[in-house]
Amino acid sequence: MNSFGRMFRVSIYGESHGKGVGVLIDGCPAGIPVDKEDFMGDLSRRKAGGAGSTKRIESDEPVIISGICDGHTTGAPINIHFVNGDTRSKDYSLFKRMPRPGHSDFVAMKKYNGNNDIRGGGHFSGRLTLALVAAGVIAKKILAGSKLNAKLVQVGKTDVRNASEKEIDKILTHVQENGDSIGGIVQFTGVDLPVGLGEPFFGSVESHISSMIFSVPAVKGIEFGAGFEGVKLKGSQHNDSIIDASGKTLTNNNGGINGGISNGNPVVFRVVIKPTPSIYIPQETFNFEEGKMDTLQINGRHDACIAKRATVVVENAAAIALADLFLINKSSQI
Ligand SMILES: Cc1cc2nc3c(=O)[nH]c(=O)nc-3n(C[C@H](O)[C@H](O)[C@H](O)COP(=O)(O)O)c2cc1C
Ligand SMILES: C=C(O[C@@H]1CC(C(=O)O)=C[C@@H](OP(=O)(O)O)[C@H]1O)C(=O)O
Repeated sequence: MNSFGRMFRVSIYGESHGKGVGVLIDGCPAGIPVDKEDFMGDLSRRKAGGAGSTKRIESDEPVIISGICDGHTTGAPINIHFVNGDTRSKDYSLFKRMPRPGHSDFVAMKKYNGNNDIRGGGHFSGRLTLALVAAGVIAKKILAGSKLNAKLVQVGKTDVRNASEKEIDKILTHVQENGDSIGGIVQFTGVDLPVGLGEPFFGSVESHISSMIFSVPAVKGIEFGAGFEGVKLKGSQHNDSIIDASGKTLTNNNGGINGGISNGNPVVFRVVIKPTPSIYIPQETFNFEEGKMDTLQINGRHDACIAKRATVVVENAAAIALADLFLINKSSQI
């Protein structure tokens, strides 16, 4: 399914090598100040071009088709479109008979009986995260009183929390020069979010955010607060003592969420992004034309580390989920 949300409803469309990609947002309140410039900062954080990035360079220029007029949202559906320019589909012709290990080629071929768009990653491409970033810019405006931020905290085995951009780039360049790829961990922190976002059980903050975050291609895991490390603590250590009437806690092992509801402390989660599947080192895969294993040599233009460009994707995807919960929460009390 290509739609997410109950109140702030986001649908994404397009293909990596089709005419373009984009987003349709329904349910956005009217009167939110937005203009084209507001998108540029976050879109440039996702943009290709730096160390470890794909060499495919797109303008990533947002075209506002509807729902924003005279510098504010109008209450009508918002459509933001991005035109694809720098496509090179011939790099992909091989993957129909020799699917790439770790990518969507095999499952898409089976699921859609070979009718899927195989130019680039088609509709499975990370390019569609451009649409999520754009929708996240508007979601953040709905959450104007809160500050949301995601940062890269680990690249492969290296903790990069205190590393400079230059040090991170050195790791990525080394991997890229070897024709290989590397994964990473992105940490999200949302501060000054109101108490009360989220619903018990299926609409919990954790389930809503996770559902959205797992929609980002290459995400393989998520943990909130102390997460998996929490298993090493006793209840007496894991419990977060409430220290004032606002609900502030001494520690934040629960990542700002109890009973599926935000408790007013920072919402914190970490996301694991796998190493990019398309690598330049020859790999063994099944050749469907010849009915035997064969050696696949991938050409084309790929990210050596998705996690770097996906940091703002995680931030804005979380914003979409939280903005939806924010609007839903407006109806929890009269
Ligand atoms: C921002 C972004 C950029 C990506 N760039 C590439 C890429 O250059 N090459 C590639 O093979 N996969 C890339 N991916 C990941 C694939 O789209 C993803 O691995 C594939 O769709 C399979 O999905 P899965 O990894 O979730 O199983 C990228 C993902 C994101 C979020
Ligand atoms: C184009 C973008 O990233 C692409 C994501 C992607 C993939 O398989 O996910 C593969 C590469 O593209 P192509 O399909 O042209 O080989 C990346 O360049 C983008 O992020 O804007």
